[in-house]
Amino acid sequence: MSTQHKNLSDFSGSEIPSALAYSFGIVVAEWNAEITNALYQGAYENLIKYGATAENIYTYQVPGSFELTAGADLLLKNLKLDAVICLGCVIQGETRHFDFICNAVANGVSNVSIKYSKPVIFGVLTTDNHQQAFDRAGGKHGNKGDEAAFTAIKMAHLAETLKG
Ligand SMILES: Nc1c(NC[C@H](O)[C@H](O)[C@H](O)CO)[nH]c(=O)[nH]c1=O
Ligand SMILES: CC(=O)[C@@H](O)COP(=O)(O)O
Repeated sequence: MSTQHKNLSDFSGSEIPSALAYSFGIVVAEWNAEITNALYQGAYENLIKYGATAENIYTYQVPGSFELTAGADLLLKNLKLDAVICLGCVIQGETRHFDFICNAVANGVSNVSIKYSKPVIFGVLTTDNHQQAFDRAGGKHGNKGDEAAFTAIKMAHLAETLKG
């Protein structure tokens, strides 16, 4: 497996700009809260580490990953933000419900990003089981929340650069 024993959150080879000038929204799904809280900690701590201020980080919870799309839309509609991070954890159950949620939220957050011309980051774990989720929320494969923060900062910087 290509990801076996690999820290997927290793951005040491990539330069992360300062986040001081940017405002971020974070939408966190309550489903699998032990996982999503760990994703949130990773995202929040890295936004701060790279210069974002607490007053420029706006955090809201939604019931499940399916509602992340609506949450991101509401934040961009009502707040002046440079990027929105969506955090969730969808774990396969007995039925195809998993597939519908994952596809809906992936397509949904992408559509919101295009709608507002703002970066909306897909920080959603879509795993076969809880262990895979734990491994990607601060475990052996890193923290998807860290990755989401780095991506949000880099995309906000890109948008600022191109705006001139
Ligand atoms: N099974 C998981 C869900 N299910 C709930 C949906 O996201 C949604 O809230 C519901 O269908 C009502 O619209 N959500 C997750 O985030 N993770 C899951 O594993
Ligand atoms: C991904 C889900 O919604 C899942 O938890 C639902 O489980 P099931 O497919 O067994 O109903």
